[in-house]
Amino acid sequence: MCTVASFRLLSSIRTQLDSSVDRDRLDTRSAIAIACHGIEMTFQSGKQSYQALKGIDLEVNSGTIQLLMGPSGSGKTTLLSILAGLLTPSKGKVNLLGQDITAMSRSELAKFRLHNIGFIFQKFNLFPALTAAENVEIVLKMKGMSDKMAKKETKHLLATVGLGDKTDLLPRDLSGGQQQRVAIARALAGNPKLIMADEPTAALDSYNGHAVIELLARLAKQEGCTVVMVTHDPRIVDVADRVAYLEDGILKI
Ligand SMILES: Nc1ncnc2c1ncn2[C@@H]1O[C@H](COP(=O)(O)OP(=O)(O)OP(=O)(O)O)[C@@H](O)[C@H]1O
Repeated sequence: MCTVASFRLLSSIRTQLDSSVDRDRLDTRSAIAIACHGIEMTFQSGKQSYQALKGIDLEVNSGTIQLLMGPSGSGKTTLLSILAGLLTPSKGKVNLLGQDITAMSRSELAKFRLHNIGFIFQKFNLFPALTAAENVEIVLKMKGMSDKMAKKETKHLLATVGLGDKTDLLPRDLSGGQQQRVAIARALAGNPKLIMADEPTAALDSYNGHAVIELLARLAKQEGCTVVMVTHDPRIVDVADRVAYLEDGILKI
């Protein structure tokens, strides 16, 4: 939560980052799942350039839920995309699970993302022509699971998110909350260590939004996942371990 304690924690992390010797020791001792340092992002559009991130340092401990909050345009999605390896920063380094993803080739990064990161998006991003089960199975098969195992694991995952009786339905026959539950099952498929979620409740009504977040938080904790979530929803603060506030591309706390 964004408290005096979290401010102190961030200050102490910043102090530690100032010393490269301390940083090396910190990485091995304190189970930091995500670390970024000196992140800058400048978008170029013709002759115009816009600096969306202006030097972000952030560390997320393993097994915790980190929120990214702040006003529209403050750089939340840009930062999440960089932490997820979907966007290359103009400057700075991102370390996920002890690996420097900014030094990886495109194909190494794609493989790393597939095996280590589950994604949840505002608009669910399910394949419309595939059933709930097929939407989950396809990810497991991409990760190398056999057809038989993928079917079994999918059944388990959909039951876990409360959709055991909806496995054969297409996304259009599910409510928004149910579609987001399929997306959660898909994100958890294959036990990724990291979950990146971009405004996962924005398209849901208040009741379903809260239910989805509680489910995501509970499952993520159970599975020992580290979650980074962009949100405007102040109620989600209740399930978070830490909140980072961005303003004009700068981390305020
Ligand atoms: N591909 C791009 N090209 C140019 N500018 C971009 C690009 N992506 C983002 N920006 C700009 O960078 C800034 C930060 O955008 P970003 O989407 O990260 O903000 P945000 O905090 O997630 O906003 P919101 O809450 O409205 O989704 C904005 O001013 C945006 O217009």
